[in-house]
Amino acid sequence: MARAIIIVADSFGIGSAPDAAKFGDQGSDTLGHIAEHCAQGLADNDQRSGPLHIPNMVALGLGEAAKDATGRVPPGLDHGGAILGAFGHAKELSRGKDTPSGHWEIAGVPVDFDWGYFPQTVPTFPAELTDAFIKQAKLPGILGNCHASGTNIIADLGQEHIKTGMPICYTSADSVFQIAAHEEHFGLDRLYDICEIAFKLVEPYNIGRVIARPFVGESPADFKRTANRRDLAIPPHKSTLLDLFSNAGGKVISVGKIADIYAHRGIAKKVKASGNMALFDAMMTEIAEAPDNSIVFTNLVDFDMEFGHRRDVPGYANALEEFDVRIPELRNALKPGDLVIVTADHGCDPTWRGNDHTREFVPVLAFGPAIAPGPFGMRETFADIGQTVADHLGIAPLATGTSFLNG
Ligand SMILES: O=P(O)(O)O[C@H]1O[C@H](CO)[C@@H](O)[C@H]1O
Ligand SMILES: [Mn+2]
Ligand SMILES: [Mn+2]
Repeated sequence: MARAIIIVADSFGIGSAPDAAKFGDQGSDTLGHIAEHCAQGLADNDQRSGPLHIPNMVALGLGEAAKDATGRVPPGLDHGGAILGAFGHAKELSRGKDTPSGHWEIAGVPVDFDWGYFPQTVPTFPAELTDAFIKQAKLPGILGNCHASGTNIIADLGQEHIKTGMPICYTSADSVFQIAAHEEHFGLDRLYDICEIAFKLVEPYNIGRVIARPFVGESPADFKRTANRRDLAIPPHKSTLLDLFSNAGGKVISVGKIADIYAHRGIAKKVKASGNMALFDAMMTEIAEAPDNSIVFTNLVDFDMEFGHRRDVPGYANALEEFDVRIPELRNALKPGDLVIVTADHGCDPTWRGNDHTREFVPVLAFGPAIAPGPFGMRETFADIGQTVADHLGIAPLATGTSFLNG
């Protein structure tokens, strides 16, 4: 009787990784800087105030894991009592600090090649790519064609997009080609169709994802992205935990954008919802129903998309507090053979320069009725998470990673 519940708090780093300087991220610390701002009264908004209050994650060992990663417990995250979880911190082997690299590595497949990236120039996309896209998608042209924050660029170009029918195409430090278009004026299905066209066209450039970013609203003040985001991702280059587990007869249930990130491979059921708390609700429903020999795999994207990239410290702190308060409910729902792992795929320090991800250690908090608490130290790769899950579920070991539950 065994099940695994993996929760990726997207972008929840706990201190800059040893190779962070290569990314210009030395000193970044998503959790530590949020906790510092909160302790100094610099992270108050209409939803929260004061020191960061995440006692349940702290009781699972989060403060200690952060101390092992950075040398100090983040302000306010000391824990007096007994630690209830097994905890550690993990380094990323993959060359990039993007979402697919982090997730694939968690599932035992580090990314040992370089993704393609578009340059920090305007235009950013090669002319042959843009020309072919405009022609094949029958467009009057494209807007953007630069590196941008997705919310800023719709505020800047949304009205011109509505007027001209030209979609807004942009990229970031990730290996992405993103297309923002209005759900009604341009049409959601049409946006999905042109994303399919773009996905084929970016393949020679080794781009990991094309992302549809639909939005609604009529003016910069009320343009809002909707939950109909869709990611088209290239499939993992090797078999992941999800492939191997499902081939061995297990059932993988995806909550949120997990299925998209693994190009829908090795996944039996997909559930979507909008917002961290709705995703948490959906996850709880799946946990209640998931059979023995299953994985419920959830990505909580708001941490990254709504707060990390937006450099919104109080928003991120509030999201952490909202998540934390639900951990007892999750613990109460567990069955005897359940293993829960809370982790992240990269950092996105909301106090850092720019608006991209940060190269950080991720927390690994493991708990469940039969999981012995205590530290398991620094892990060389996120793949130790997948290997631990494989071990827990009794399938053959993955090619990469060392289980942290059995020495
Ligand atoms: O600014 P937005 O559109 O949210 O973009 C963010 O989301 C994309 C995928 O994670 C990345 O390109 C990142 O920069
Ligand atoms: Mn991510
Ligand atoms: Mn991101």
